[in-house]
Amino acid sequence: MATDSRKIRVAVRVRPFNAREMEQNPRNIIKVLDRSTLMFDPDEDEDEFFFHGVKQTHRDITKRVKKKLTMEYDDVFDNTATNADIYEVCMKPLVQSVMNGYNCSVFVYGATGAGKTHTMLGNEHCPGITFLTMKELFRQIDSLSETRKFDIGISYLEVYNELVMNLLTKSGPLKLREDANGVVVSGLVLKQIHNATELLDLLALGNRNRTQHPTDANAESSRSHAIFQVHIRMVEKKTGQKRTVKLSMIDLAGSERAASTKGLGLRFKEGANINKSLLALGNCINKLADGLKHIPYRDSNLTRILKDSLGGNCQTVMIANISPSSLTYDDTYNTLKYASRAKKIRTTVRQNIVPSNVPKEFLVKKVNEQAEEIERLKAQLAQLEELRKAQPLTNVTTPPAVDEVLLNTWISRIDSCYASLLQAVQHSIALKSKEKLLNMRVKLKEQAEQIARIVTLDGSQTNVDIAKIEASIDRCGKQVASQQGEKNRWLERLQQAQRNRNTIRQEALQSDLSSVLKGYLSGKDAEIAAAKAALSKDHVLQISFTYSQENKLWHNIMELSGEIIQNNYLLLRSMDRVDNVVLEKLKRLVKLNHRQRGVTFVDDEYQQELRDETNLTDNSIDDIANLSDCSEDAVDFPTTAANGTTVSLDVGGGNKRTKIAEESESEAENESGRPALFKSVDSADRSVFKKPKIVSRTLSFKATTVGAGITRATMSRRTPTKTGHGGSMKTTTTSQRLKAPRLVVTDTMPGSSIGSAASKQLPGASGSSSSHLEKGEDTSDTSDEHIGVGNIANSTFDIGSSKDDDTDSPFSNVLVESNVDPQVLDKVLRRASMKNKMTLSVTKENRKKSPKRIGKSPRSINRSGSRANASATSVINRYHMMKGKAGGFASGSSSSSSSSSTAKATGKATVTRFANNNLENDSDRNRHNRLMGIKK
Ligand SMILES: Nc1ncnc2c1ncn2[C@@H]1O[C@H](COP(=O)(O)OP(=O)(O)OP(=O)(O)O)[C@@H](O)[C@H]1O
Repeated sequence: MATDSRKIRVAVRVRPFNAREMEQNPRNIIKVLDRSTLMFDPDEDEDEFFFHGVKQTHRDITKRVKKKLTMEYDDVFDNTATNADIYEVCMKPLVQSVMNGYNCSVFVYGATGAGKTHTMLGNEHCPGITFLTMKELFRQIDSLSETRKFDIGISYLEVYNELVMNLLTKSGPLKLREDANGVVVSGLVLKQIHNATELLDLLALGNRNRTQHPTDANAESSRSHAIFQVHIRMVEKKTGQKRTVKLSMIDLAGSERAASTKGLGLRFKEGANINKSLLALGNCINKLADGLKHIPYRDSNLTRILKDSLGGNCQTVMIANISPSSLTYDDTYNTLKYASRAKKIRTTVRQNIVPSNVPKEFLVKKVNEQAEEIERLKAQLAQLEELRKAQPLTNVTTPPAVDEVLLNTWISRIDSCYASLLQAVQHSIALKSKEKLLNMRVKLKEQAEQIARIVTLDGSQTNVDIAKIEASIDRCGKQVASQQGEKNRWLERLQQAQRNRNTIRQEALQSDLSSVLKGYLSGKDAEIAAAKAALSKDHVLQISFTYSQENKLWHNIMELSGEIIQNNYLLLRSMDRVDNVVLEKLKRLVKLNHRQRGVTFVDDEYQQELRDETNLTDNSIDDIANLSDCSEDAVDFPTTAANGTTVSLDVGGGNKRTKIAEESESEAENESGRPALFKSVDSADRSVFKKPKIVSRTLSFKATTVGAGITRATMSRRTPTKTGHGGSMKTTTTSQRLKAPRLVVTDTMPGSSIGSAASKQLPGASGSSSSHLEKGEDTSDTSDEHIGVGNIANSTFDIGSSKDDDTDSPFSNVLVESNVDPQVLDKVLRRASMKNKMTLSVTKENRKKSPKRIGKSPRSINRSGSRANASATSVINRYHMMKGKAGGFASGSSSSSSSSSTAKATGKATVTRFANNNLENDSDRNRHNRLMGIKK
């Protein structure tokens, strides 16, 4: 229970002069200096004193010397103060204390007519502090009614001639007794009230019952001490805690001297009793102020009733009312002296909490709960404190207020700009995609046209079919041309939209809202990028679908062709009409079908070559997936499309590449032990379609002299270059790229007949090969590689067919036909005798060395197969046999060379030469002539 030691609060109120006083022109003996200080009996304004017309500097000796007492109180109110002012300063805090459970008391003290009753009760126009206090009391009770239950009872007593009377019932006298709670008025029944109106009605009733008699000093002089008390019992609804408090408002009778009232008889007796009670009050106040233990409360009923208010458990306010008139000089002086004494009185206040009937266990539980709550709150407070320390105040920056109107304006501008950009991007990419797909179809149709020229039964339908294809190509071309204008228009709009976007971006980032707008712009850029990614994905899917359809068509063609070829081959074989030429072609076809590959150098030069070849024009088939020229701005395309295909569309023009990575296939090829033709392209500038490396080599023959005047035919291999041999080579490269984007088929089979056959199937290669031969280019070309063993070793040969006669194996034929250096060939054949499949590969380092050097140290793999050994042994024997007839060999070679030279002139070299070389004996020649319908 909280206790507090407080002094009585003492306020002095100075009333205005009344009419009666004004009539007597009294002197003002009170001068209010400030809100807490006044001067009693101040100096008057000195009138100049003249004697015989001369101003006297000496004072008027007839006048009394002024006391000029400066007195200090808690509050001093001058004659202009209203009851409301008194209430605000003195009573309002007291009401709050009552609601907190403290007993409170206010009493007004002063001489008769000093304004005590005016202060307490007031009038209609100026309600007194009792009314104002009760009003505030009920206001607070109403506000707390949800949490507390209030019971209010009032009593209104008067002490008249030392008799205690009940003003509300006009009954008495009542006796006083003391118990543990203090002084109790026996038989006093509290009037219960429920609102302020009831209270004020009862107050008015009591006032009417109060003893009043006119005196010389006051026409309505109160001749008794009135004690108005409000008893309040408060019960906390939640906890059941009870408090009982008492607010006492005491209007004392006038403390005037009997002389001033000029009372006689009954009035004199009243005055004597009043003085007696007030004298007792004065004594109590003096002793309380001196801190004495014994206080003579029992000297009067007034002091008994005021015991609590003066020295007990109560917050007390004393309002001393005084008149400023010099007519009441002594009464005012006494009042001020009493007030000064009362100022020293200390009271001890405590909350009047009534012990409740709540079980002890409940209270213990409540205490424990509150203790836990306190611990929890302490922990939270500690955490918050740590956080505050960890985060310096400098980092706690309050975000600046954003001008919403300005922000909305910016956002609408940006939205509009990006909407235009998005529209332009969508149209541009769509048109570009359409153009690319049309170009792709044109290329495929051109390829189909070329195939149609080759594959025909008797040529009768060729022209009709080709005409249809050409018409279709023309239609595609017209579509491309027709949309060109629209595409350019949208590209211009796209560029304009990009410029607008860049402008607004710069302005936004320089504005006051740059920090907010930066994020918004990034979001808009992401939207554009997402739209582009979606369009690119659609484009790639269409390409993929078209290729898929084309692939199916080729599959059907090959399936049907294979069936026809096999049937025809079996038919010819049954008729014993399969000659070597046909057999070679069939074997070549089978090998091609088996995806057999030649040697490919995987080095920087190769990569450069790859890049050169893929440096294509905008409409090439390889550039078909590249839409980057629709995204020249800074918005990048995503690197991964939704279908898992990696798409890299770089920014900035038509020479950027699209990459479709097919890692799994490349890895599978590498694992098979074959050369890694396509290493994974990891750099941006290699982001191209993976394309076959086609090493198209042409063969040429010339007669050379090998020591001792022996002339023999030598074969040189030439790797065509794109730039050195006219437009035909470019055509070849582009066309071959179309054929098998994933397959690497190296035309490395030595032998012009095979090259010729291949050239018929590969129009581009045919062009380059035939033109080379027909032009009869000199094999001394510096770019050529001489065919020695090293060059032959650059190929992989598969000696496979079990049906082949040993002497007819292509391997042996090639070696014999090549007429290589006998010593070198001897070594090679020795090694070959142990091999079924011999693969001679050339590393990057060896490639730079001379062919002879390479030939001396071939690397071999796959050594097994007795049948192949027999085949190789047969070849060696045949070689030695031929070597033994050197003259004939040389003659044959010369003949070949001669024939070749003749063929160059006539353009029929290829077939003739191979016919001569392969038909070494009469039986072969006869069989060949029979099959070919040649008659001797
Ligand atoms: N501050 C004031 N302003 C205006 N009039 C006042 C003021 N104080 C007192 N009066 C007037 O002075 C007269 C006497 O006042 P009041 O009755 O309050 O004196 P009192 O101290 O109660 O006297 P008593 O002890 O005889 O009852 C009343 O007519 C009252 O209206």
